[in-house]
Amino acid sequence: MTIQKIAIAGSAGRMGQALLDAVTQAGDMQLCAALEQNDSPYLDKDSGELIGSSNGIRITHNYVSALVGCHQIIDFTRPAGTLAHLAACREAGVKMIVGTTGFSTTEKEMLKAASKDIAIVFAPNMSVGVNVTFKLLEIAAKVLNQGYDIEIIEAHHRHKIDAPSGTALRMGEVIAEATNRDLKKVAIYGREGVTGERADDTIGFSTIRAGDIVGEHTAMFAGTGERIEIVHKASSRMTFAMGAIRAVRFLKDKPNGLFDMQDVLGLR
Ligand SMILES: NC(=O)C1=CN([C@@H]2O[C@H](COP(=O)(O)OP(=O)(O)OC[C@H]3O[C@@H](n4cnc5c(N)ncnc54)[C@H](OP(=O)(O)O)[C@@H]3O)[C@@H](O)[C@H]2O)C=CC1
Ligand SMILES: O=C(O)C1=N[C@H](C(=O)O)C[C@H](O)C1
Repeated sequence: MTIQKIAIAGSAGRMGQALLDAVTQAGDMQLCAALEQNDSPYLDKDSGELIGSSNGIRITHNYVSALVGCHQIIDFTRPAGTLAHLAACREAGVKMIVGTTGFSTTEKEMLKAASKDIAIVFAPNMSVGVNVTFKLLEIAAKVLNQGYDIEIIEAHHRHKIDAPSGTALRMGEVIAEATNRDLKKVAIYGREGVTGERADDTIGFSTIRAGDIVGEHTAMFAGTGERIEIVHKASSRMTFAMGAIRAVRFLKDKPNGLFDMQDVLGLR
């Protein structure tokens, strides 16, 4: 068994701490580096202290040197951070698990371009449940293509900075593809004032930001006389972290290429 040496970016963040826990518990992985920004109050602290017991890996902002000797990085940070790490990983041949959301189309293209040289799993939601939900949506959307109004509602904690969530947007993409619609043309991101009646093919998005909600997503198909709702509720960030651990195992033998959690879970 080759032990996978793992770097964690944004290691002091909400997901970073769940990932520290998950990597520490994985028998086939070893923490190799814990990264933070250069103004982080956590720099030089033992990363293990964030999860209750020291591990000897000090938090650093020098990702270029820290990545030497790592096989993979798990990155749940911000687009600017992930793209900086991407360039270094491409140079050093380090594989990437990217959970960060909020990328522009151009930025996503940069991930795709780098995947010619390194293997990358990029997914807006790494929980098994959400990825099964994507499959359910595909089936529902194909059957409920006409006569049903489609709305996506998501709720997250008050600290989340991007909206709609990456998961909600992916839900929209899955539904649009299954119903032969172009999401760019049919998406409605919130409504206000005299909006007029709902246009048939639109897909509406609603966003809630409140308290400590981990992540909740509902896709609603509302017809005449009935309504179907497909709902996923995350109650712990460990569900995302455990998905990232599965992604590490999936990437172990991949030399390059861009994958998502549908690939990792064999749902493609
Ligand atoms: N794919 C999935 O399954 C999931 C994805 N996410 C996504 O993961 C990302 C992180 O979420 P969360 O952990 O809640 O956020 P946090 O703000 O708690 O953590 C982000 C971490 O990244 C650091 N960071 C921010 N900017 C940079 C940068 N430019 N370079 C390096 N590090 C940086 C932060 O440092 P500092 O605090 O100093 O700014 C912090 O430590 C979000 O995009 C979120 O949507 C979240 C959960 C699941
Ligand atoms: O920021 C979060 O917390 C989450 N972000 C992801 C998203 O934008 O979809 C996934 C999850 O819902 C938690």
